[in-house]
Amino acid sequence: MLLATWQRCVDHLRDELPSQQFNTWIRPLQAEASNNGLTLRAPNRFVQEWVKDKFYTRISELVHRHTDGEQVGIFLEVGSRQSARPAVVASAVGDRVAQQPAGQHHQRIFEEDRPSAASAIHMPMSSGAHLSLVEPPDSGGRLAGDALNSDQLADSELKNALAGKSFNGGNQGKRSGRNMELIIEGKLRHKGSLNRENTFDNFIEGKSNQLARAAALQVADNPGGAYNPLFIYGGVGLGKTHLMHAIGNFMLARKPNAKVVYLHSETFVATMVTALQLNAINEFKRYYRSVDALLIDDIQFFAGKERSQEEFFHTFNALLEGGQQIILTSDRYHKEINGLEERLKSRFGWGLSVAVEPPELETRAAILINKAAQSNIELPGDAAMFIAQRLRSHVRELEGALKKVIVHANFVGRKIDLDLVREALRDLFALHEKLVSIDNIQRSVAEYYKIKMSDMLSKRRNRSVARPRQIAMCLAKELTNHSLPEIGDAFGGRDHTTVLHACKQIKKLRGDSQDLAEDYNNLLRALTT
Ligand SMILES: Nc1ncnc2c1ncn2[C@@H]1O[C@H](COP(=O)(O)OP(=O)(O)OP(=O)(O)O)[C@@H](O)[C@H]1O
Repeated sequence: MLLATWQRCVDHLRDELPSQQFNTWIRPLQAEASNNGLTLRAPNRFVQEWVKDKFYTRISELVHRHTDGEQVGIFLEVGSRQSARPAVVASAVGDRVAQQPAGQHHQRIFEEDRPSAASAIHMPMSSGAHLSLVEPPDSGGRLAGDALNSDQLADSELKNALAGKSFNGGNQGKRSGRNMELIIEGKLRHKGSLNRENTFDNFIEGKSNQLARAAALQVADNPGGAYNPLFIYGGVGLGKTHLMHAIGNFMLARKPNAKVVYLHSETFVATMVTALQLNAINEFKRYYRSVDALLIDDIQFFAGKERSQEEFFHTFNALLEGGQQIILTSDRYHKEINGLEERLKSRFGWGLSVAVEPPELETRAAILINKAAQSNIELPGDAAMFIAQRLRSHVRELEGALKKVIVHANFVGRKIDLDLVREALRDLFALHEKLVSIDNIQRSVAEYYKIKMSDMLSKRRNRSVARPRQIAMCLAKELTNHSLPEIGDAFGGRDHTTVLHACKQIKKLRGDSQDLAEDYNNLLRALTT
């Protein structure tokens, strides 16, 4: 019953909050109902405190509303459901919180999940119950690092490695860059070091990345502390790798001798395969376990690579136990990485998980101006806006466009202004017109009507979101080659008849309402010019 109530609160919060905030703070909360009330478990103290400060009042209001005013205690703890033990007993107002030593669970630490709570504070709440804040004890646990044999390696992993295929793929090339170093220790060559150009100073902050940046700064300031691992996730080209390097650079600026190792997950796999071939797996283990911070990019590439996951699992445990910082990026939330072992998924959530979202218009323009300034080029505001309005999906695309503009300006020997930008990017924008995507349409419509992108996919039916959603469906039908079922799918798995109905409805309304017709035409123009 209480769990159903919590689910309703979650639905409310999903609608109310920007998706990034929802994903970072509300989504990781695990609910548990008991006679005492509702216990919400946060993955770490950072999330717990943030939820307490920013969302607690709203959560209690919603719980209150959905239980028809019944007095329900809401407890906010650190931990996860699997590991939850009755470590905290909270009763009536003003009671102290009883604690149970966590030591008895240590044996399970690396088999199951985090140990249970060891220290707690609590505070009275308006509803008459009280809020408990529980901190996990220092982790302890056993380290199991069995060596692997090359014949244990999954066939495809080995074949790919030997063929040098996926390991030298696009992503890795992109990251190798001019700052890559080759460290040779014993038989192994360890590729990968920090890109010194990616710092906090040149990372432009906006609503879309504010939380991720704040979390990254916290970790940089206190590596190996409470937020270990730091898991940064989000779509392509949104600055995850940049933030990861920024943390490493910050650590090195403070402590130049720190051993900060950055690598793409595929490089980890490739090096491990080489180590197995050269009979140097112990050297491999020693190297990765000796770091102060291990930064692994695009961890989703571990999916389906069982032996690599096994090895990483042991490295992960060893680092965490040694208080060394782990930073991971992924294109999706850890629980959503298919083909990743459950024990890794759960560990990735032990620290802090933060999302980066596509930057909003002003941030996109600011990034362009800043990137131009880094090359000592002045990009006028209207020219930056012009590009930012048309390229909405990710920052790498903006960088590409800026490079084209700079090359064109050098070629024709003119100063960069709006006309020059138009000229330089004519082909790119023409291509975009042809390639207008459903995602782009959804974003534009959401931006236009000032609703959340998540509303495009949500089940909410209020007119304020349902109408823009119908307009977006109709535009998708008009501007793309996608079929009705594909469009329905892209709008939160709706049926093709819903799309058809939306198109008919909007067609009729465009005839009936001048305002709506104007909105529709504005959007059409913005998406196609
Ligand atoms: N907020 C920002 N401020 C300045 N530069 C940014 C910002 N976000 C991204 N960039 C730049 O955009 C480019 C792509 O970013 P990055 O490589 O970090 O993306 P990513 O999220 O790791 O993508 P992928 O998933 O493809 O690995 C980099 O050059 C980075 O410096």
